[in-house]
Amino acid sequence: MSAPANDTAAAAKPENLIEVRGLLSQFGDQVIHKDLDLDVVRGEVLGVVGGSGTGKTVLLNSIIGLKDPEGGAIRIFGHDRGALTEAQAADIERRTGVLFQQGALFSSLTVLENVASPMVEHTNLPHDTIRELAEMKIAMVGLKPESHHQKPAELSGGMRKRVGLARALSLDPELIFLDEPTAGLDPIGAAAFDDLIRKLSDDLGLTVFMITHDLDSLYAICDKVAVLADKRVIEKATVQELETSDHPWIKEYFLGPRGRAATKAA
Ligand SMILES: Nc1ncnc2c1ncn2[C@@H]1O[C@H](COP(=O)(O)OP(=O)(O)OP(=O)(O)O)[C@@H](O)[C@H]1O
Repeated sequence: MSAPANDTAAAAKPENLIEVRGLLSQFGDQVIHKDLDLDVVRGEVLGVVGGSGTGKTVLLNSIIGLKDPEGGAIRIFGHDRGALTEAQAADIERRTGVLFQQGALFSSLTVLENVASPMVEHTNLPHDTIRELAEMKIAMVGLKPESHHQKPAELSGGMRKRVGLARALSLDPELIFLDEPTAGLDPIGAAAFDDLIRKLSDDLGLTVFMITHDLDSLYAICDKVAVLADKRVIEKATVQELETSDHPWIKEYFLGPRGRAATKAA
């Protein structure tokens, strides 16, 4: 049987882990996205920026399948999100990790249990192996073994983010989604977290979709930046290219006082 036309097209472009086409997102009468297109290429660290309420989190939720679009198409790992078999959905879930804005850790579980939880849910690995793998992930994000038996409430905000990242990496994903990972961190903690994400991407070939308001992160670690405005992605380009954009929001964002400070620091 020959492959459907869409699958043939996806096979010709294996570098795109995510393809969003003509996305329409609504809550009642409120239109959040209209005619939104976006490609995310394997191996890139993509920053996603836009004013508050422009729909960055809604876009993330749509791509990971937490929100059904009102129109358009989303392909992830070459599969049409709207027509996934159960096996394909499970495969996609295994190949992606998500760090939600608030960390979304289980407060009653220890650090080790939180990081192990996706492996417990998605694999049949023996208990000891899961523990060892979870310990490795915890070390990978720079946390000490003393943290293993602590509960989230006992950790600092930066440590909680690291635990969330370790959990997002639990199943060795190819693609991770980060929703404002450096929000609430002090500048030194934020820079350390940026370095960690960049290193993970370089060392593991991770593709990163990162919503951020943090200009320093854009300059420090993003290969490309997608800008949400006017209900769609108006640009996807390097920060240097965006600095020369004529769009009023982009100009204000990159060439306003905070943008200039980040440019100088880069
Ligand atoms: N479950 C929901 N029900 C109704 N409206 C929603 C829902 N989720 C999001 N919205 C609306 O969608 C719009 C986009 O929200 P979203 O959280 O994606 O914005 P954002 O760009 O991530 O903002 P911020 O930068 O402030 O986090 C907002 O107007 C929000 O009120």
